[in-house]
Amino acid sequence: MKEQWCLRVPVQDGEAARRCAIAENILDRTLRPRAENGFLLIPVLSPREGELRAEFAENHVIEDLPRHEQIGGIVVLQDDDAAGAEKILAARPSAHTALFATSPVEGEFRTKTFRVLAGEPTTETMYHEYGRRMAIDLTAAYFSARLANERQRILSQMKPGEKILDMFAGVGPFPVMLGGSAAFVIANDINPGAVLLMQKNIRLNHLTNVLPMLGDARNLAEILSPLKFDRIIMNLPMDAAEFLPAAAPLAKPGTIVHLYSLVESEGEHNEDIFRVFPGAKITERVLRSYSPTSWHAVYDIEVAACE
Ligand SMILES: C[S@@+](CC[C@H](N)C(=O)[O-])C[C@H]1O[C@@H](n2cnc3c(N)ncnc32)[C@H](O)[C@@H]1O
Repeated sequence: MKEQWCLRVPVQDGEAARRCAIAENILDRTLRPRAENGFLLIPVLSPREGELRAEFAENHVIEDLPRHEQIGGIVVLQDDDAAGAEKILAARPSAHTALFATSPVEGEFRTKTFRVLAGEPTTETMYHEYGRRMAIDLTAAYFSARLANERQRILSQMKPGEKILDMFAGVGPFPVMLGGSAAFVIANDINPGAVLLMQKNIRLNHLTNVLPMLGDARNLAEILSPLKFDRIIMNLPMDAAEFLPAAAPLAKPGTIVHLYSLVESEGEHNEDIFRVFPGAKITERVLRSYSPTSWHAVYDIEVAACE
């Protein structure tokens, strides 16, 4: 048996989903899709939230590879396995480099350090997501492909002409995906390396309404007031709730705040939210499990009218 991330779609939608996975460069060609209770499980390379892990029996394994995640042309192995890295690169024509993370996500910039296990000695790559492309440097700035579906969810909720603020924008995945449908996006990050890549990604995608900013999110209200936003994205999962007071002056009745956080119990941040946004409507969704006792959640907070 081999475990892999997969898309789970009704059998009749299987071929369309498989084609999408090919277009997105995320189809895992070392495993054959398999059917289960009227659904097709299509193995994919990089986990996105909402995707599940499933077991594939020996007869579905075309080639057995060590566990890894692919971001553009880079594969990141779970284990320090140079031989396995060579094997993965041989099996994945789209990958040029295999890395092993030598640190956890750390520091204010939320970056990791890596060692090259095989292939080109680089941590830079080009990543494609739903028709957009982004330059990534895994040592210079945080990036994860896992929120790709979440970005699509937000895009599908947007109304024409929204003003959007991303307080912790990194290399700009939310601004790049949402920019085309917004009036404008202000995209802030404290890491100069992330902002440089974000500027490049804005240009790569011909966006003229995304404004990158370098700074501490704590100071945004001072700089941006009296501007008010229709949507505020807060993706700093370890500490985002701490920044709710910094977001408050930039919100108005009806603003939607998307607060991403690692939590250990349902409703963990409700008190923090109500303190800053009294009467807000909160919808909490689980994105994925993070450890046996914690998970990655998003709180959609609709700011209430003042009484
Ligand atoms: C988890 S990453 C998310 C990046 C991006 N939103 C994404 O989805 O890839 C959090 C980002 O917040 C930035 N950050 C951390 N503290 C900050 C602060 N006080 N003000 C602004 N940005 C900050 C880090 O540099 C990092 O790029």
